[in-house]
This record gives sequence, structure tokens and C-alpha cells, in this order.
Amino acid sequence: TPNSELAVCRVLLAELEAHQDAWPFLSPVKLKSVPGYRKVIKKPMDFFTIKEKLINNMYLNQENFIIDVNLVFDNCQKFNEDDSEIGQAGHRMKRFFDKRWTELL
Ligand SMILES: Cc1ncccc1N[C@H]1CCCS(=O)(=O)C1
Repeated sequence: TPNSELAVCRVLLAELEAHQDAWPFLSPVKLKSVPGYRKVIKKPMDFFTIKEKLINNMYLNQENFIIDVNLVFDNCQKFNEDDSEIGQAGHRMKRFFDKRWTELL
């Protein structure tokens, strides 16, 4: 049911936020302090915004939630070098998410 589907999303988001490598993704990228971000990244997304959307019932099902989580990681890979601090954190967070999602499915 959509309700229990969203319960899994809340659990997973809490785990993402608690992860030691979550720091680059906890809040929206500050467009004024990151040159080029606004132009390069068409659909910014972050864990705080996802939490707000969950609380405001803006996800009809798990799929819409997963699309936004993957947007966080896709944006990170597009803007950051793989061997940068933030790039590496993004890869680790994506690996963690994919593993946990499969376990909780
Ligand atoms: C995820 C990401 N992608 C590209 C550049 C930066 C970031 N992260 C932010 C971390 C919090 C403060 S910030 O807004 O300066 C930068």
C-alpha cells in the first residue's frame, strides 16, 4: 500500500541523513556560493528537501521518492570530479542507498 511504501522511504531517508558522508547533501547547494551550479544543474535536490516533500505528502509512491534520491547522486556526479571530496562522498552514499534499498525492498 502507498502508506507502507512511504514508511520505508522515511526509514531510508533517516539512514541517509545519519550517514557520515551525508554532509554535502543535507541541505540545498548554496547557489550563490557555488559558481556554475545554477547553470549546470537543472534540477537541484538534497536530503532536507526530500524530507520536506515526504512530510508534505508530495510523494505518491516509492518511485517518486527514489527519483529524487537518485537526482541528488546524479547531480553530484555531474558537477563534482570522481576523485574530489564531495564526488567520493556521493559515490559512497549512492552505494549505501542502493544496498539498503535492496535489503528493505
Ligand atoms: C553537493 C554539492 N555539489 C556541488 C557543490 C557543492 C555541494 N555541496 C554543498 C555542501 C554544503 C555547503 S555548499 O552549499 O557550499 C556545497
